[in-house]
Amino acid sequence: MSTRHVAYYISNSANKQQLIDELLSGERYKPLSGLKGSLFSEITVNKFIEEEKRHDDFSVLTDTKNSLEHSSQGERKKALLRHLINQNPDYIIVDNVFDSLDVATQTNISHTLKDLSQSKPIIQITSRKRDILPFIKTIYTFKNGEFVKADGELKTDDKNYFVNDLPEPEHVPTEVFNPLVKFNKVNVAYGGRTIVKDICWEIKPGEFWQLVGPNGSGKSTLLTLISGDNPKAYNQDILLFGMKKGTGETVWDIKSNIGHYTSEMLRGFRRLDSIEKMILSGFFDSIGLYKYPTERQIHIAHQWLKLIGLFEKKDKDFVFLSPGHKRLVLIARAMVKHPPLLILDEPTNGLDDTDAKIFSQLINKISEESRTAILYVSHRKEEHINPHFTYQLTPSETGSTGQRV
Ligand SMILES: Nc1ncnc2c1ncn2[C@@H]1O[C@H](COP(=O)(O)OP(=O)(O)OP(=O)(O)O)[C@@H](O)[C@H]1O
Repeated sequence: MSTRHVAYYISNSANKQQLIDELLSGERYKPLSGLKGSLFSEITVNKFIEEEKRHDDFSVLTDTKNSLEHSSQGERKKALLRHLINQNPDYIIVDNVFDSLDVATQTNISHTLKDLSQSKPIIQITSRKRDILPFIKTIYTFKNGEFVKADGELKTDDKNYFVNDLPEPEHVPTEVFNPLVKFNKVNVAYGGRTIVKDICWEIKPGEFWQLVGPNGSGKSTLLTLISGDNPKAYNQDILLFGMKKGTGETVWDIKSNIGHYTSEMLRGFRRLDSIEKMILSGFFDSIGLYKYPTERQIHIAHQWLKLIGLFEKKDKDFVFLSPGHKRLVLIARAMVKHPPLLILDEPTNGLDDTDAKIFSQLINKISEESRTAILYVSHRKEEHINPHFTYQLTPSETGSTGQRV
């Protein structure tokens, strides 16, 4: 049976949807021909979320009986895998299986897939070497327009991508808040369930923090307390950029101090805008460009375009860029103002090995060459990203507690 399991190790420039379609139709891999397959992928999660929103169809619920929309990334994936297994397909395609999963859940899903592999073919699509399931011995890579069996070690690009210095800020800040963020005994509960408890944490200018914790421990919840999107932030002892939360500050007062990147943002930008406009819009905290930028702003945007190697493509539409390039543009957009704080939520999700390395180099460069503090949230240690400090959330019956580790 083990020979029927295969992995496709692809880069982000590959046409993944086409590969999925060919696998599901049985065209790509003959042993699957005539069989019924299921797809375990973020693509499927998103389809079910659409069904919830459009047709009130809640056929996939999480362990805590939540809808997918109101669940954390990891909870969604666990619920989807259970749902697919219950449908008893002949084989399962697993696409970027470990993205967004904490270590315990990765192990759990790995075991589930190993058990399943005794009775059904498992077809893996991955862009990270480290994720290839140990029981899969046949690996295909894409070379010169076709899939070929990999022999020996899978190679990635090792070059140093960023040569130019980080572009200067538009203005030297007149006021530097210290700390930028301060939580004093912060608590958040949803429907009587405490999510985080007595959180005490300070982020100072220029610091580079990684926020870690298992799925559902409250990482995104803490981020939304900072980014101004969470009404639970009121009545709490939170100091943000010199303002005590709930003392008349607006969401925009807060947002103007933050550059923000989440992999979910990639889905938010659907309209056609050039790469250059996309970066310029970072000066105005808007999605489109509704104001005329100044000469200096255009100059700075061009420096960023040169740094990320996309100056020649500046007039091309953002939506057609590769996932790796989109991310570099969105980081440049978040950074043009040199905000006091840059928030990166699961930033390497969905990136292939080469792009993850390039992305990590840019983040380290921002940390080394600017006064922007970085708050980086991820389950997995990204081997090339070098945070200074780690804040860890540890779940308990009475809510997650936090500490610097
Ligand atoms: N609006 C909401 N209503 C009810 N429960 C919520 C809401 N938002 C979050 N939760 C719950 O709060 C808990 C913490 O969620 P959060 O998204 O902060 O976790 P996380 O650590 O970011 O998880 P992950 O790593 O899986 O993304 C989860 O159990 C989630 O289901």
